[in-house]
Amino acid sequence: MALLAGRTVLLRAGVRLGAEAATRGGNGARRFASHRVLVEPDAAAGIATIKLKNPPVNSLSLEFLTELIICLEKLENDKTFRGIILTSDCPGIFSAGLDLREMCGKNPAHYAEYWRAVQEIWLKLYLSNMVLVAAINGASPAGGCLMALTCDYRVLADNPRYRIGLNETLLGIIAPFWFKDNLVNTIGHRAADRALQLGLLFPPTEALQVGMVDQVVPEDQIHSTALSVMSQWLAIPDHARQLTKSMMRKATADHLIKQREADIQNFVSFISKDSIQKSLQVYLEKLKQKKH
Ligand SMILES: CCCCC/C=C\CCC/C=C/CC(=O)SCCNC(=O)CCNC(=O)[C@H](O)C(C)(C)COP(=O)(O)OP(=O)(O)OC[C@H]1O[C@@H](n2cnc3c(N)ncnc32)[C@H](O)[C@@H]1OP(=O)(O)O
Repeated sequence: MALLAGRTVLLRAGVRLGAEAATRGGNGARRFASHRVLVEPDAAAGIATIKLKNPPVNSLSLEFLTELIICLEKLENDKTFRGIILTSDCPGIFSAGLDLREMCGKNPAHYAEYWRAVQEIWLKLYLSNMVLVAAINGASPAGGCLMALTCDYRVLADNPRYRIGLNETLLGIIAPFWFKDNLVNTIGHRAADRALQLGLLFPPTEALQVGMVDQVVPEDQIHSTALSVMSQWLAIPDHARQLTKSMMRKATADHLIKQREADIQNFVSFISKDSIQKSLQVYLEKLKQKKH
């Protein structure tokens, strides 16, 4: 069972906690991995590296999100860890964002369940007491970008194919207000206005310029850079940093928390529209045909 959205829910079939591997790492720390979320603990440093592993593109399916939420809850409650490095195990892709198949051809109850999980992962990451560093080692559109935006610091590997941004309008959908709030808090109102309306996906140099990421480094230096950034952040006393983080983020998170149910209803009615379903299906079809 896992605590999701303030209620205890049974994990869906296929997301069994029993399917986890729990072993001890070399430094004695408990290493745990679910099917799709690999955790590499460094207990001595107080850092856990989370590697997203939902091939081929780390799309955020309901099962994947549920595993990630459970993993974050465990780390948050384990005093061994003060920092998380969030990265990908899928070559060339950080995350393709929300899984379009969860938003196409399903029923309203499914859409509601899915959206609650999307809200939950955002709240967990955005309000985490730990230091979160995103080591973005691949393309990071839409929900992938959002996950990175929740982090305290973003390092992007220098590869022109690794574009990052909230491209929802290109799919004929709209970034919800809390995606927008997170982006505005990161790059400012004017840049967010332009980026959101045009659905811009920024290559590394532009992402750095606009402030979407904090650093661009050669691909082989991404993990070492994330580690060195982490040690800088961990040098700050936890209580002072955590209270400051909360002061900076609480209003944005509360905006969603207060309207959570209404936001779910909005999503369900929006995504259920025939015209939106059609746009998403066309987009998915284009993705599939790209290869042929
Ligand atoms: C007014 C009230 C409003 C209320 C709220 C309303 C609206 C809702 C807002 C919802 C928000 C959504 C945010 C999102 O995250 S939507 C998802 C957006 N994601 C994308 O646009 C990325 C699409 N993917 C790509 O661009 C590329 O796949 C790539 C990530 C750059 C990787 O490229 P490549 O390595 O070439 O891989 P392929 O393109 O060949 O893909 C392989 C495989 O994976 C499938 N796939 C890709 N992305 C997704 C996805 N997001 N979901 C599901 N499946 C995906 C792709 O179709 C291929 O499948 P096949 O192997 O079966 O062909």
